[in-house]
Amino acid sequence: MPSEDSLRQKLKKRAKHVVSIPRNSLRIKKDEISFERNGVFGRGHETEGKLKKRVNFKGKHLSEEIEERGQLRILDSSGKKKGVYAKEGRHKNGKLEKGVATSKKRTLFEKGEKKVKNGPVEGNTGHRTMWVPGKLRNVGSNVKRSTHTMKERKQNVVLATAKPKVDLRNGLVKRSREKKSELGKRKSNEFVSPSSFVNKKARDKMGLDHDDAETLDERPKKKKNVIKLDPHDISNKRLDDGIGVNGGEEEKEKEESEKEPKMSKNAQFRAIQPSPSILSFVEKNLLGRRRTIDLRRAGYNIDLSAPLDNIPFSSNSEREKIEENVFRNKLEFFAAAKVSSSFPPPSLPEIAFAGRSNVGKSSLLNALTRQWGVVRTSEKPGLTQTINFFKMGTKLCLVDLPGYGFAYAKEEVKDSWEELVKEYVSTRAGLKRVCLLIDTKWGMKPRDHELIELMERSKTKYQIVLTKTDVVFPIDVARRAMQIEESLLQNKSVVKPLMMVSSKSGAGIRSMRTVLANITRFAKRL
Ligand SMILES: Nc1nc2c(ncn2[C@@H]2O[C@H](COP(=O)(O)OP(=O)(O)OP(=O)(O)O)[C@@H](O)[C@H]2O)c(=O)[nH]1
Ligand SMILES: [Mg+2]
Repeated sequence: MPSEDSLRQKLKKRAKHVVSIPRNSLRIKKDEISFERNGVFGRGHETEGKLKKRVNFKGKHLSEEIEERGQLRILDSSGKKKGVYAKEGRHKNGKLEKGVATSKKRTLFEKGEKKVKNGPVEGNTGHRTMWVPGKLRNVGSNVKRSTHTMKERKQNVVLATAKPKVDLRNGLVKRSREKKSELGKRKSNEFVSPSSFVNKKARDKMGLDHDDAETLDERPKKKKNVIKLDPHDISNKRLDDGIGVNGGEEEKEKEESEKEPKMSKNAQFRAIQPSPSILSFVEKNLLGRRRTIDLRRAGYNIDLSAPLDNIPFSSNSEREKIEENVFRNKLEFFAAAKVSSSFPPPSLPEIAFAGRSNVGKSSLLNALTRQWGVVRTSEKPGLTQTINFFKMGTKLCLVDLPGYGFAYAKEEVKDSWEELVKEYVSTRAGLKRVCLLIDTKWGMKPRDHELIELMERSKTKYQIVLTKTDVVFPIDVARRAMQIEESLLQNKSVVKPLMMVSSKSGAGIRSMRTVLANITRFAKRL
């Protein structure tokens, strides 16, 4: 059987050349480490590397292709290859070590440390890693990442001209030192960078850390030049500022007068405060608008047609006194004059009643004498067109003057009346008193002032009488009296006190009678 033996030997020799290890893949151990074509090296999740192992038909390593993080490295079967794998714990002497697993983090740390020793960092570490002196920090949160990004932006802005040094071991430390020194230089050189416009709020919004904020706040704040002026010091004022000795006060008065709006006449009248004496007189004589019942309770006879004996509050002695002295005499009309030449000769003391048309002159004569029908009255202004003379016995002459101002008459006629009145009050001998009647509601008018001026010049005694007091409120009667008295304070021919009457209600009539009787009593007979 030599032929059989020789054949078996030949077959054995050939079998030695048959591949004992699969050519395309080698599985070392299930679940531990596997080599696959384009497969994952190690435990799939622990590494990203890809290994291709090439062996010859005898099972020896020809080369290893390791694809790590997108880089392909070809490692031969030399000692270098062994060293690398030994450090990674995957190969010892070119063989894979059973049960040894490595983590990606550790791998990266070791790689990073090695690369720091040898030079600048290579590869794409991305934003997930940043270098801190002496160690590697894994920065995972987006907030810190953005902070780091803003820091870098800030540095780029501030140190726009500075070239960062490449020493990564203390790289960032040097950068921050350089930044501070650059800021100091900027203070001295007054270098203005765009960062000077970043305020604190903006910095907070951007998320700058405290150190950076402090660094920026270290810049000196500009002092505002505030000049404090003494308001009482006028040394720095110019002359044409209008400041004199009393300049300030005058200006103040002007400003105050300009500020205060001009009050209307009505408002000015409402602002008048009557004196207590006037107010008490108004109340005592029931002047002003009153209820009829109040007047009757007070004893007033509102029917002006009543006889003189019916004067309220008059005792028999008083009535006799009045009748004896003046008003008990019969009232008689004895003369009318349109011109001065028609005036009757002055034989008796005269009391004249002057005033605007329709003010109530004729009505007042009737109220005083209670002799109705002797003096004519009318609602129509301008009824009395001549100077009418009335006798009260042999003691007194009452004169009814034509009114001035508005009247239903021609202008020439009215002018002639006015001139006649002016001539009478200024030249009439025996004229003891002019009763100037003023409507309480309307007050004094320019024609009234004209007549007053005339009487002042001629030194004719006149007394103001407010009429129709029953149409206004008592307070307004008092205000009008106060207003007129104040306006005539400087006048010398005016006789006080001012009288207030109502021919309709009889208020104030008795007081006026007393005044007129006294005039008659003390008047010298001509
Ligand atoms: N409410 C009221 N009306 C009066 C008062 N006195 C007069 N009157 C009225 O006023 C109007 C005019 O009265 P007169 O006495 O004619 O007036 P006058 O001043 O003589 O007028 P002339 O003769 O035109 O100048 C009349 O209608 C009177 O009734 C009064 O005290 N109260
Ligand atoms: Mg009249």
